[in-house]
Amino acid sequence: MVGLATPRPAESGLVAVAYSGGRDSTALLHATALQAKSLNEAGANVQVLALHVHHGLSAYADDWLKACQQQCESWSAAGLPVRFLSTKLADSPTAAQSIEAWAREQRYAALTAMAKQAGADLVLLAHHQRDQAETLLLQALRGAGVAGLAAMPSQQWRDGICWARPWLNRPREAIESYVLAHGLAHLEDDSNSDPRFARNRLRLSVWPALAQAFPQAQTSLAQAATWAQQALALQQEIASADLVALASLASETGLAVEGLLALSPARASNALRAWLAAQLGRPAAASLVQRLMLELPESSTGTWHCGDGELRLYRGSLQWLAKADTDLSFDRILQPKAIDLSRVGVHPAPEWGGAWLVERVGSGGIELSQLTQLTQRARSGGEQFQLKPKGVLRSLKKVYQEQAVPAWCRRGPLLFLGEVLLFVPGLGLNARYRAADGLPQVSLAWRVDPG
Ligand SMILES: Nc1ncnc2c1ncn2[C@@H]1O[C@H](COP(=O)(O)OP(=O)(O)OP(=O)(O)O)[C@@H](O)[C@H]1O
Repeated sequence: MVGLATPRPAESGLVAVAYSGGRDSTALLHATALQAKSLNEAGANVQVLALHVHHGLSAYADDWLKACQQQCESWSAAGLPVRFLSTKLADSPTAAQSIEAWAREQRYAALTAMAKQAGADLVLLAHHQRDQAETLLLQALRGAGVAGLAAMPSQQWRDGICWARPWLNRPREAIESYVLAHGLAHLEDDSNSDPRFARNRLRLSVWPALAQAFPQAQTSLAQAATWAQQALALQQEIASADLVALASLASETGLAVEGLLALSPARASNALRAWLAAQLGRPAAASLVQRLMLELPESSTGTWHCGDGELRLYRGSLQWLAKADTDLSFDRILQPKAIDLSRVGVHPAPEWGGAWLVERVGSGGIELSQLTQLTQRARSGGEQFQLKPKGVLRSLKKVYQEQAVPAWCRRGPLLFLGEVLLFVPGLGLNARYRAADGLPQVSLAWRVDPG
């Protein structure tokens, strides 16, 4: 069958095809190589890379790799511009991991590495319309939202590679006809009949009945995924616009909760989901979004466990802190320790997860001679501190509140000169100890070790 168009080759002249050896990717590899050959005959220089991943999950995986390699060699000998590359995965899934999810993730990483090493930035995948329809159904059966129902995009840039599914709108039957017309041999994956996998259960038990009752099911369900893709794009555009407005009201990385809750509920949870995804680097659990939408209107402060860290609400701003930050909690008790900071440079304090920084400055600093006999210790309550030169000694707690220093930013040890509180991370130097302008002086700072 003719007309199974593949995308134009990338700038590099290299087109990679993810080639499992199954029917669909065999057909796609063949069609791509045929098209490359005809382009080359017209003066182009296109090479097709067949990228095969050996998952190590099947007893037949070695045989499949060999068969795929031989197929490519025989096409190459027949004049098709195809080169075979493969990767054998070294790991295997743990008992807690879904085999399907593990294989997808590892396959993606291996395909990315092979494409990059070869210099290709276009990788073709052989998904077709029926795969798209199945994906939409599987997502719906999991109770997915719009992002899940959008199923697979026909093209997507990820990790510097364009992943394209040129046959996403082609019915599976068209590919079957292509395979027959060209007499292509392909592999049958024994795991395709394993009912432990949801997709196999759908394919084997549900699809035949569905297609009989609704002959248009493949086309209609794939079309529904296209509408969901449009809805998703719209949601993302609205969230981006809302987050710009909400960030400008809050601190650099925080989310302004009052502004968020002033939006309609649907728009607020849409913005919250987008903000959480940006903080976590992946979608947040729906249960967390629901809980926050219920609890934020009732809270002025609060902490919610989330991913590898915590969400904290303080002074109307929601912040996400990675675990590395929350571990250094402000209230940890450490023994007081004598410390000499009368030398310019970095003075590590590993027990506190950070270091003191002493640097020469022209004004606003302290004389070095004041820093020889200091004590570094935890907050114990009742400390007094003077922030402003013309101010008075005030309770440290009050100063923290006035300056809106969130609890988790009150980290690091306090520095004492005798019984006087000399320096507070997050606030700075006791104003009474500022050196007069013109005198040699240094600044003090507390830096938390990154990560
Ligand atoms: N082991 C693999 N090595 C390289 N690419 C793969 C591999 N497994 C899957 N792919 C790519 O991902 C697409 C979708 O995977 P899926 O598991 O649905 O396909 P398949 O049943 O293994 O084979 P096919 O789609 O070729 O019939 C494949 O069409 C192929 O492009």
